[in-house]
Amino acid sequence: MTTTAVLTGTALAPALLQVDGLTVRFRLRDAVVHAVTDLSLTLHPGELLAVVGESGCGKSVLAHALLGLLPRNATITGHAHLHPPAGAPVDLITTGERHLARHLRGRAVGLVPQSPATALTPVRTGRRLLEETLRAHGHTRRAASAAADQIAADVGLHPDDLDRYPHELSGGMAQRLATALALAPDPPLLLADEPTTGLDRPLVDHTLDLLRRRCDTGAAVLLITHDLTAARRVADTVAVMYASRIVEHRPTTALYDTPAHPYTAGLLDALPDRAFTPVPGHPPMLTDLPDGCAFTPRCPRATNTCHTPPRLTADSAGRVACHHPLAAGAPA
Ligand SMILES: Nc1ncnc2c1ncn2[C@@H]1O[C@H](COP(=O)(O)OP(=O)(O)OP(=O)(O)O)[C@@H](O)[C@H]1O
Ligand code: NI
Repeated sequence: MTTTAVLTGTALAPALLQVDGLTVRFRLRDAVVHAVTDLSLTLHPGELLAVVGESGCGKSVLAHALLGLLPRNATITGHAHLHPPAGAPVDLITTGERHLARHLRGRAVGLVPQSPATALTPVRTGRRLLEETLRAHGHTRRAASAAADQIAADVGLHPDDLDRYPHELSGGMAQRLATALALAPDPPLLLADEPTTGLDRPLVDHTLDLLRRRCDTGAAVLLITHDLTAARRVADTVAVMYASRIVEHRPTTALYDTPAHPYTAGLLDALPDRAFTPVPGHPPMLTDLPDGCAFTPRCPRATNTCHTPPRLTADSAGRVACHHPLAAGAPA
């Protein structure tokens, strides 16, 4: 497969997830939040895709849209076709809540939520939560007990930690329990929203490697992270979001070595082992986006042309939405 084929999903290998034109708006009393705009991506079995971008750019809303977890003030358009290895293809956006709840959420598409402490049921111990999840997905009582200890060990929890209630866990332990709960049903697609928050570096790497191994055995992972070093460590491809849109998406090495979008180059320049210079300025309000490229006010390469919207176009090296991309092959 060519790079373009991998990124655009035009290859013959069947995609596990194909998102087309996904758009999410939130209605507020006197404004509309443009949280996700015309987002398309393809994820293949075995692929780890990292979605990166500054706080508030729409990463978590993307994950929640795929799971039917958005609040009532949200309007969603577009499609997200899931082709599970077992079972019929389904559009996660148009299918009903009943089907999502019974057959898809947790089972076909797992979620490691961004704030696990609030997502965990307070009146059950970690062991009980984990064993219930395992039994709901076909384990016998006995098998569930052994599997719970195994999964706890996989995520770096001591078996004794499982006997605590969620409020007795540190943030990092709650994070690991949430990861264990998402992994327990062995979903073919896992959405991991900042799964390494609150973990120290060895556990960060341990968790990342666990996600990587899932892909190496055929699952697909969409990893949402602020941490570009983490993305680089494990991702096959990286999608950079800015102000609700994907602005660049390419294989990891190419993105880090030769970014095409000035925003990607800016994010990389902010890394401590590079120039350590933050991107100047702030992201725009999603209630008041400009007509053209939303990065224009912060962009060193902007011209008048940038007041017209750039299209996300694919070339042999990936996808980029910029009127003045950095030359491919130029050093970052
Ligand atoms: N229920 C809601 N109503 C209105 N706006 C919302 C709602 N949920 C999210 N938003 C807005 O949608 C935008 C995208 O939010 P999202 O949580 O996806 O950001 P994010 O990229 O995950 O950020 P972070 O890295 O901080 O987690 C933000 O501007 C946020 O304020
Ligand atoms: Ni988020």
